[in-house]
Amino acid sequence: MKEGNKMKIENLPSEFIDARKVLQVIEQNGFEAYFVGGSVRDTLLNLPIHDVDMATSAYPAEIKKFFKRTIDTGIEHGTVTVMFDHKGFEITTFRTESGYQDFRRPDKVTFIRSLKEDLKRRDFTINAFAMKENGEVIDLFNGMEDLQHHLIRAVGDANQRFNEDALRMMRAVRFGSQLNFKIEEKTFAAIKANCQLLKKIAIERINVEFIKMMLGISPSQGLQEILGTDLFEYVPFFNQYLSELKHLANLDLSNHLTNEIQVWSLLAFELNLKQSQIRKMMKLWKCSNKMTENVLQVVKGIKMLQNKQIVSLFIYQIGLNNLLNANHVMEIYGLNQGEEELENAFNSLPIKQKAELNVNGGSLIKAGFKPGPQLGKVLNDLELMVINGEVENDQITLINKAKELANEN
Ligand SMILES: Nc1ccn([C@@H]2O[C@H](COP(=O)(O)OP(=O)(O)OP(=O)(O)O)[C@@H](O)[C@H]2O)c(=O)n1
Ligand SMILES: [Mg+2]
Repeated sequence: MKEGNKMKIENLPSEFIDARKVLQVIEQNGFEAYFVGGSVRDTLLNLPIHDVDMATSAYPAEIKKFFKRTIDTGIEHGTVTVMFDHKGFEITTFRTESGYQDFRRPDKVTFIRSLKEDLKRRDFTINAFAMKENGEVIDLFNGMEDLQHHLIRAVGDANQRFNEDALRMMRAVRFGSQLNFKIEEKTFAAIKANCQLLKKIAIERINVEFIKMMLGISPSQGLQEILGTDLFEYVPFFNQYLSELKHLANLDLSNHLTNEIQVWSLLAFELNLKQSQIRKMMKLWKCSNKMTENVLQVVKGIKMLQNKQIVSLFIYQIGLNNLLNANHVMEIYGLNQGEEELENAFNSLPIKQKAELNVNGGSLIKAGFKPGPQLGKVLNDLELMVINGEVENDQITLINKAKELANEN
């Protein structure tokens, strides 16, 4: 194996500047310390950095001696938070993992002194770089070549990597979409061979990867890989919808979706789901109730846009945000309206929420109404009439109308 293609990054992004002092302190104490993981990958790709992970040959007990204040964040896995210049930095001791009887966590973590052994158990070559505090990049698994060829390749034996942590199969697809990289052939074959291991993984974690994939640059490619590797059989709900998913995977979705609500709404639309099925899908995927309610509104908006008609009551119920979400999804099909047009339609609604109605239970009771279910019905009718422009939102007019309505019943 080629040992270390030398490469140095001259101007480290600002996210590294404070953290490098922590690495320097550890080095001054005679140990190795590096930036690792996604931050190095993203720096090499000139992409924005989220979190800066660091790894060291020093054991947690040693790290705790080098700094005045530390927090035992995940000490059993070797992670300590170092407080430095009033900021916290997570640093993890080099380790190997063994066991993995449950296909998601190691049974045993062993602290080690060797960087190479630590990098060896990582998921993909582009995630297995290390970078010194001076910007020197260490590439023991030809990650640079894969970066240049736009490939997601498992480190070492792909089967082994996916048996250690089955979520990595979804991560491969996710990184593929986020970076617009292809999954390398053997790695792809190993996903196909091991896809059933995904059953062992908590849905919440699969959900996170799936959404990141759909919000990436190439979700169509990601969907094709989920289908092509058979992973779709082991994610919730999807296995009954093969032809619909194929259709979805053939749409041009490049860099289009901008939030999770849009992702589920597009799926609901493409899978042609009824309300109850949308609820079922989202429950199986462990989405929050709030997310589900939003998606139900967006789907209503989608139907409205499909009919090329703006209905006051609908846009009132859907709300501006979800109306715009619906419009964004319909852009995929060229069935969207101008955003400004929709904003104007919403802004010219007589009221935008129930609280803006110039009567409520209290004011009607003051005007002589009895509390009870009939009062609620009268209020709903008034709300509807105001939205439809049939009655003005003025207290006296509304009370008179309320009396009329009560007499009719
Ligand atoms: N199942 C996993 C999760 C993580 N890692 C390793 O831990 C690093 C950090 O993990 P994480 O923060 O989840 O991923 P990033 O690569 O940093 O990507 P992101 O930009 O999404 O944070 C990865 O780069 C990889 O080296 C791994 O080998 N296997
Ligand atoms: Mg990360």
